[in-house]
Amino acid sequence: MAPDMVRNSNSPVTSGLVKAASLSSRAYVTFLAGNGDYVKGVVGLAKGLRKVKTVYPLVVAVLPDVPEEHRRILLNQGCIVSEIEPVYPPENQTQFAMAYYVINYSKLRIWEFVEYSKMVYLDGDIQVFENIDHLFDLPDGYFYAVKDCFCEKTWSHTPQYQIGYCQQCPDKVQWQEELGQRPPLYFNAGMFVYEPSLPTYDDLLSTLKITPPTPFAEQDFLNMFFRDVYRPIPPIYNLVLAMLWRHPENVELEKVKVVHYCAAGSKPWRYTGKEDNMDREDIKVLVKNWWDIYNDETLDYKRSAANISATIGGEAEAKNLKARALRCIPAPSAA
Ligand SMILES: O=c1ccn([C@@H]2O[C@H](COP(=O)(O)OP(=O)(O)O)[C@@H](O)[C@H]2O)c(=O)[nH]1
Ligand SMILES: OC[C@H]1O[C@H](O[C@@H]2[C@@H](O)[C@H](O)[C@@H](O)[C@H](O)[C@@H]2O)[C@H](O)[C@@H](O)[C@H]1O
Ligand SMILES: [Mn+2]
Repeated sequence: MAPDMVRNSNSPVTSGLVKAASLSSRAYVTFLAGNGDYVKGVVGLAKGLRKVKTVYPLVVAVLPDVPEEHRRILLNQGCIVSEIEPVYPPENQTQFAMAYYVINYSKLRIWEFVEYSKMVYLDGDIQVFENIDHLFDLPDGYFYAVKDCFCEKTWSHTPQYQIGYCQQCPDKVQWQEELGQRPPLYFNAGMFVYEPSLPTYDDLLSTLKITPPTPFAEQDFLNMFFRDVYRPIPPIYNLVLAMLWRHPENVELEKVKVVHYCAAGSKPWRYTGKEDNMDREDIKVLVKNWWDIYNDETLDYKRSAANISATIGGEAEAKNLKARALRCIPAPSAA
């Protein structure tokens, strides 16, 4: 390593690489399970992030059941593919809102990604239509996410649904004290800003072992676990589609940066338009916007000739970047 690179830490090259190192300690992360069609969601997300010119990589936490072919597709889209082990909730008789939610507890493994100081988690059924890199600059020590809505029938098991109360319009139907405590602010776990941490990871896993599962699986669990440090961020960062027909007064579609295709029948890669609300014009436009990115070949990952052999996905690049940058951090003085 050229000594002058170490001493002269103000040189444009050094400061650029040191900045790059700090960039490389941030990343978007998503979660992929199974050998089904959610891989299309993740490819769409990778291309969407590229379209908005994010400076951060996309890490894909994959369960062991994600086939090699799908991993290759993601590597060829410039993703960093990181295998995780499943996380299961304690033995239970719970009826999850969706049977497959049981695999969503595996999302908790992303707290183990401590090579990153800050991450933005995005579900695979999310698309980013405007750059949201500024979210990484939110103050540390909190859990940032968008408030969910209690009005879909997936919430019919809850008292708030039964009386028509929703945190999106808390004054419309008053909470009835006889039902117990008003529900605390509750976030949708399809998108959140967090800091990986091994102590937090260990605490999450040990707390999960003694926490009876509930209908919204890891979303309920994360809401309980981070209740005291949860900070709501505006719905432009995670448009839960049901908001369009449940709380249109809270939505300015032209300002939305992130769309979460979580309403029943809204997954673009499975869209038929037949389910409730799926024949809405705004839904049709949002689904088309997703497909326009997915089908846009100019957004495919292009490896430069220089690293075509050296790099599989972004992993080696990220490691090289960090190694180069670390070599530029001034060595502690001999004195
Ligand atoms: O078969 C599946 C089901 C879910 N997921 C992942 O788990 C996330 C949460 O599930 P989903 O988005 O379907 O839940 P929703 O937001 O619709 O309630 C998905 O976005 C994917 O990232 C997956 O990879 N394969
Ligand atoms: O495993 C539980 C899931 O719970 C959440 O989805 C729900 C929630 O948003 C409800 O409020 C909606 O009514 C419903 O449609 C939607 O599927 C998260 O989006 C997802 O990532 C995941 O955590
Ligand atoms: Mn989702």
